Amino acid sequence: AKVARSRTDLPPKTAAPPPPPEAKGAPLVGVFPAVLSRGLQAVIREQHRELGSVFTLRSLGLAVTFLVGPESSGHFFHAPESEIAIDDVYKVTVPIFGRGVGYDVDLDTRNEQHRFFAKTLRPAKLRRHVHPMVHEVEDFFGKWGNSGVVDLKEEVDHLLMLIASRCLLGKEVRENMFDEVSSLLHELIGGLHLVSMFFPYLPTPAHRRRDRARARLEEIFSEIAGARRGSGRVEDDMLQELMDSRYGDGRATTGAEVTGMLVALLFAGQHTSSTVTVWTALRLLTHPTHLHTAMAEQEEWLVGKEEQIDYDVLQQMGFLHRCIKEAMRLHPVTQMILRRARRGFAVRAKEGGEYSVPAGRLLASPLVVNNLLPYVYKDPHVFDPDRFAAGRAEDKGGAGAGDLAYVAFGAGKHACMGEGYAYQQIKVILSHLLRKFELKLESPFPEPENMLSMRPRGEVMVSYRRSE
Ligand code: HEM
Repeated sequence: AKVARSRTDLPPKTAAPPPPPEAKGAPLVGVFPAVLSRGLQAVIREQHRELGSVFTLRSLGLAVTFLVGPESSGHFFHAPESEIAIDDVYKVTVPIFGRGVGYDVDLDTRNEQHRFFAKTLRPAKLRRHVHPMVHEVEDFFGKWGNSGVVDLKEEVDHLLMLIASRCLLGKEVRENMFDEVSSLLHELIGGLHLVSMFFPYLPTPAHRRRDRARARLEEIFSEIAGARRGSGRVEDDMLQELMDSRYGDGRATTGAEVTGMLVALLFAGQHTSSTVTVWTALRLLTHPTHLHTAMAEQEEWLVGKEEQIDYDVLQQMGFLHRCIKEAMRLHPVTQMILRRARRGFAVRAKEGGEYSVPAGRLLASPLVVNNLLPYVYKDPHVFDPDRFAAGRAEDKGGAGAGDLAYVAFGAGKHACMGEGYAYQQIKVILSHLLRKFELKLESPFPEPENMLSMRPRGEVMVSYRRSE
């Protein structure tokens, strides 16, 4: 006979950990008024201080769980795609990159396309870009006068576009259609507004311009690829690499895919590199001691032997490297990295508590807080490039931090693939400026642009004089 089991007969159920603590906010709007009045960064910092390293902010019906610091970020950065999804938060790029690439394709195809990126951005390939980069930089600054005042932000944007058109897009673009392609890319990326995040296909004028620009770019790159194939001409640029890439089943990349991948690389690499170059210059120009150390390093490696500049010499510029890395710590290119939890998971906070995060929850790793944690970085607000030098190595974050103490380039599965390329082009530019010019910051030290963009706000006016 069946005996009904009383509740106490059942095996003890381990209670699920509670949800993460939540910031207090007004009904419905949540922390929105606080974000409007004090700014998102300030609100995240306050809540981190109050609630610890794992907490949830709600605003206008949206809940975001923040995971601060290396201790709470392991699952966020290292879990497989089946647990933590990236495609959801980057879907907004589909109309920009186009169909058939990136977040429009299934995971296997995307992984194959990432393999093409990895191949084209590996050190053996980067070496070949040093001379074209140096050539563009010398040519560009050669056109400056003996002295003058410039908006460094605008100058660096333009120079990086020249470098990209030579190293990525190919000499056909660099030599014959630089202006057209630059303005098409401007329209394409300029088509990304707040409204695009929610309604990417709404027929607004900006979205229409974006779609026309995307179609014209595909025409241009398909034509160039066709002409190269037709004549058997092979060039040393990323366009060629992507044209010659093959999927696992032997299929060649199409013109649409090559265009999409080039746009994706520009999208990932242009504004980011420009932002970091300008912040590094700003920090050096406001820290004379570090500026002198950086200039002395250039003297050691290059003054009077400029023709020797190559990949290995750039690698040796340790102090300049640390200055760029430190500028990125203080001025990350994005406030936060986002993901979506595909499945619920438990996370332990640095303070010790354990919390359950539900499936479907939007997750954020706030670089603006991670990069300033006082138990990882000594005097975190100070620009101190040598915090990364051997002996101190604060970016290693001590035992257990793994690769998660310094996440300016992301970490884990989706860590930046262009880190080497970015350092290379930024170093080529700054190395030239340090050797050839005396610079002075004329405008006030800027704030970041706004909640979405961490670029320096407004003009960055710098006066220059050619060095003796
Ligand atoms: C200083 C400049 C740069 C910074 C600070 C930077 C930063 C980042 C960050 C934080 C991510 C991770 C995004 C995430 O996890 O959601 C990322 C991903 C990526 N970056 Fe960069 N990036 C820079 C330059 C570049 C350049 C020059 C390229 C290529 C030419 C590039 C290509 C990529 C790609 C392809 C990914 C996606 C990796 C993936 O999803 O698996 N980046 N970058």
